[in-house]
Amino acid sequence: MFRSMLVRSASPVKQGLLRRGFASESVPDRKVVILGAAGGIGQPLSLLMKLNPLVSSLSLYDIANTPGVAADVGHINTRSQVSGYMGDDNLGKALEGADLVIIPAGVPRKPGMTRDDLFNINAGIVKNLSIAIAKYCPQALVNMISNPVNSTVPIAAEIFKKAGTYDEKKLFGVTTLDVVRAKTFYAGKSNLNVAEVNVPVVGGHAGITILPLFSQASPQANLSDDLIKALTKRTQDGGTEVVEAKAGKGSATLSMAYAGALFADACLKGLNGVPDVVECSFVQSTITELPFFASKVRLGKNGVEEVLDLGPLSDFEKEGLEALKAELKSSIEKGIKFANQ
Ligand SMILES: NC(=O)c1ccc[n+]([C@@H]2O[C@H](COP(=O)([O-])OP(=O)(O)OC[C@H]3O[C@@H](n4cnc5c(N)ncnc54)[C@H](O)[C@@H]3O)[C@@H](O)[C@H]2O)c1
Ligand SMILES: O=C(O)C[C@H](O)C(=O)O
Repeated sequence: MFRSMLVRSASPVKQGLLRRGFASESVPDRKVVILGAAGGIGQPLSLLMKLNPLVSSLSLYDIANTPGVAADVGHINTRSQVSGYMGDDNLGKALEGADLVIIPAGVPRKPGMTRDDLFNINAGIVKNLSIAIAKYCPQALVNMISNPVNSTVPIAAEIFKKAGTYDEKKLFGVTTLDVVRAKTFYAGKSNLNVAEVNVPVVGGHAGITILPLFSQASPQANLSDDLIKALTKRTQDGGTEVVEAKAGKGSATLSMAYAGALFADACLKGLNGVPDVVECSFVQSTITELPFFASKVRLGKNGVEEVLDLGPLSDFEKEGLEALKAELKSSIEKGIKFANQ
């Protein structure tokens, strides 16, 4: 009752915050930085983060075209102040004081390419951006979107280790799009309300390393083994489906921006002390023999609060888990080797 009176009398931004469980005076300032903000993902992600009332400062950085994106997004009448930065000389200013850095910088796939085919270009981009993060905002949480995520996350970890700033609780590979797809495809075949569906997706973020756990989906629908296999394959190939449909004009941008904004929001809620924020993410992990692995993660004031274990798997999922390990291990090792050259 007190909350609903507060909600009615507050400004629209504060109303949103109050509905989300924050007393107005307790909403902390949070600076979010997007590196690659003028790109296909970067632009809609900038828009969605501008709409997020947990953000007080939104810093948009790219090597080109950032002033226009920042001016455009900056006219939206929501809480955050927007600043745009362009070029290497301004990267430090963009990053200083960041609570959360989201990285969608780098080239996307074209039809016929694997995510690993992006390694040669994106590894160097991620390495340089990680060096700057270690220098200018070593305390920030980092959400890595740039592909191949299975390698770019280990690259960032090694760069942070070399700089002496690595905190495994603060580095995340964004695998939320796999979860978004698994939920959509599962709900579509189950006649369930998609808004109520949850499906954990574990492993990594490329082909067979993406392992949706439909046996743990909630609510449970009674789908045949063949349908579960088909849904698994569609989730694993979801990125390729979009790359082919875009026919040379890039990969998923809009659904990725949505997924990136969801994950960033979860990280901000965790930082702000909201309890029980759990999302799947590719993080440093001991739940398998692999040093990085995507699974459910509890988010808190310091980033990762707990890496949750896999839970019971079906026989089909157990096979998928064993099958993905070799590829994921080699992608992780490739990233580590690159960062230490
Ligand atoms: N994790 C996921 O689920 C997921 C989903 C979709 C796409 N991706 C990946 O995200 C990346 C970006 O995709 P996109 O469609 O936005 O590509 P894009 O080419 O449209 O945009 C990339 C942006 O990065 C910028 N950029 C390049 N080098 C930079 C640097 N050194 N510093 C800052 N910015 C730099 C470019 O100027 C461009 O604006 C790709 O690697 C893609 O594979 C990941
Ligand atoms: O598929 C891609 O190359 C982009 C991204 O990783 C995706 O899953 O959509």
